[in-house]
Amino acid sequence: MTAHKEGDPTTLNRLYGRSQGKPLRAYQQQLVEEFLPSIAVPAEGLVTAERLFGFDCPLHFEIGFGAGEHMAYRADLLPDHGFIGAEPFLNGVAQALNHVKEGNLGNVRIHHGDALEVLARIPDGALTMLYLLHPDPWPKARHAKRRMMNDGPVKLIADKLKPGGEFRFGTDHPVYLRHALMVMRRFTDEFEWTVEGPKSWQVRPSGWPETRYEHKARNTYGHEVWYFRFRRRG
Ligand SMILES: C[S@@+](CC[C@H](N)C(=O)[O-])C[C@H]1O[C@@H](n2cnc3c(N)ncnc32)[C@H](O)[C@@H]1O
Repeated sequence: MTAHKEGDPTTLNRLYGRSQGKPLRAYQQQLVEEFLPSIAVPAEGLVTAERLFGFDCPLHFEIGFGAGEHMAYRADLLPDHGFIGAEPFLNGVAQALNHVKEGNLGNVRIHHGDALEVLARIPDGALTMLYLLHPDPWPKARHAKRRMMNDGPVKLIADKLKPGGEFRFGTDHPVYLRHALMVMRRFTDEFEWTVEGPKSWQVRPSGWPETRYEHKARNTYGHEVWYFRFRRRG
């Protein structure tokens, strides 16, 4: 188990990992240049449902949406709720824009960049749900500070969720799993683990679709996947 060390993504204040992969196809480039500005989270100031959507509604936030399939699925399922997704990987943003456009999802706003920067601008207690699915594992102990599941980000998540709100976390990485549970043990005043037995973490909860990343983890690499739901205490 990785020992707790000082520092985490809120204090490192820089992004690690890929920001771009293959060159974008012409249509993807067009989505980024023309469609993204119309649904981008404002670069500065408070991030509220009223400001993003023009009216108050339950707010959901996804950290690192990858290609955006989960976010698009949830937004389609809950058309009266507002969704904010943040992702620094441009190719993922382009794919998410495609999902939003194809699904005609008027309830999604996207930030191309660091999720924590936007999360910090959301008023405390404003979020109904927050999703952190398969965060980059940074499995080496010396990189543990880079893991999103660390004291700073979890404190921020706790601050932003309303009482009764839900923090969903999933991983297929055993090192990350142990690390995450160790971190969450320091937040038992803030979060109650919604668990009834092994099935709670071994079986995908309803309304939690499989992303391509997760499909590959299971079917190509033969990984187990673990699911966690934490309820924000009042
Ligand atoms: C392993 S991928 C998983 C993607 C997606 N959640 C899924 O399950 O398919 C982790 C993602 O987190 C993103 N990420 C890393 N640091 C981030 C940050 N500070 N803010 C938002 N996303 C971040 C990466 O760019 C990457 O797309």
